[in-house]
Amino acid sequence: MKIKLDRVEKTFDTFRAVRGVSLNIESGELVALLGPSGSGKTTILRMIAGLEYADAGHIYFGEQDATEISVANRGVGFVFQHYALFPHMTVAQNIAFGMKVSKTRRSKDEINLRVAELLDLMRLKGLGERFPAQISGGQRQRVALARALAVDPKVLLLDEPFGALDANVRRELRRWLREIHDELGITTLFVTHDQEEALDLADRVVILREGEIVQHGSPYEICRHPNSAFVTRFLGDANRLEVRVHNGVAHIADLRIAAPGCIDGPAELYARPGDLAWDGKGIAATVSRVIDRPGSRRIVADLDTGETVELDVPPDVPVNAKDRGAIAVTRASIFPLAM
Ligand SMILES: Nc1ncnc2c1ncn2[C@@H]1O[C@H](COP(=O)(O)OP(=O)(O)OP(=O)(O)O)[C@@H](O)[C@H]1O
Repeated sequence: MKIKLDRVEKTFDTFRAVRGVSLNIESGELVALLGPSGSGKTTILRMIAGLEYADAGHIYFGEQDATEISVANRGVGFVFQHYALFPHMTVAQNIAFGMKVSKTRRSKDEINLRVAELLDLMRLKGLGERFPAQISGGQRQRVALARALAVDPKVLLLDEPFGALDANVRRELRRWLREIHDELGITTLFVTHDQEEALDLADRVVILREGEIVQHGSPYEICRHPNSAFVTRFLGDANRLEVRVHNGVAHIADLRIAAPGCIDGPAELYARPGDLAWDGKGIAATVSRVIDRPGSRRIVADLDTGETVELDVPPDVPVNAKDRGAIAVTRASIFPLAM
C-alpha cells in the first residue's frame, strides 16, 4: 500500500507540531522518520493511523483520501515502545486477540494455524503458553509485532518499538525486523530518534526538525550529502571547525579545503573522525588521549587553533598522548555560518 502525505499540518492549541509535511511512501518501502524529541514524528504516525486528525492537508492510502477510511478499515498494524501486552493472556492469546475481534471471521483452526506461523516467524516457538511477565523485553516486542501482523495489515507503523531495550538486543531486533520486512514486503514507517537505527534499517530516512522535513534520502545520500549543519550534527560524531571561505575555498590555519558553492565569509566545517588524517601536513596539534577500539584507534587531539577534534586511525599507528603532529582533512561538509 502506497501512502502519500500532502502538506499535512497539525497544531495543538497554538503549537504547530507538524508544518506542511509532504511525503510519498512507496508500496513495500521501509521508511524511518528520524528527528530529535518533539520534532513531530509520533504525531505524523498517529495521523497516518487515524488516531489524530490533520488540521490541513491530505493523507492518501493508495488513491483514497484516508479521512474517508475509518481507523478500523485502514489496515494498519501499530507497535509502540511500551506496547502493553494483555498480562492475563498468554503469548498465543495475545497474538490471536486481533483476529478474534476482527470483522473478518476466522475459524478456531485458522486462528491457531496463524498463531503457530507467527510464533515461528517471530522466533517465539515454544513460548506460546507463557505469560508476558515470563518472557524478556525483546521477546515481548516480538509478540507485539506478531500481534500487529496477525491481521495482515497493509501498513505497519512502529513508534520507537525497541526504545526500551538494551543496545545489543536492539541491534539484533532491528536486523531481524529488516528480514521480516523483506520477507513480507509490508509498507513500513518506523519512528526513531536513534540515527544508527534509522541508517541500519531503512530504505529511506526522513529527517524532521520542528515539525518540518529538512532532508530525506537513502542512508547513503543522508550520510554522504547532508544538506545542512543541523543534519550533519544530528547524524552525530562530527568534528566542527570554524573556517573562512573565500572564492569557494575554506581556509583554516595553513589548510585549504574546497568549498564549492559556499558563499564567502565565516563558515563551519564538519568532518567525521574517519575524514581526518594524522598526517605530516595540516593543522598542528597535540594528542591529548588515545582510545583503542577493536578495529581502530581514536585520537583525541587539541589543535593549535584552540579546537579539539577526534579522528580514527588504523589500529597499528604508533601514537601516544602528548605527541605533536598535524591533522589533515580528507573529506568535509562546509556550511555558511548562520549569522
Ligand atoms: N496531544 C497533545 N497536546 C499538546 N501538545 C502535543 C500533543 N501531542 C504532541 N504534542 C506536542 O507536539 C510536539 C511534537 O510531538 P511528537 O510526539 O510528535 O514528537 P516526537 O518527534 O515524536 O518526539 P519524541 O521523540 O519525544 O516522541 C511536541 O512538542 C509535543 O509536546
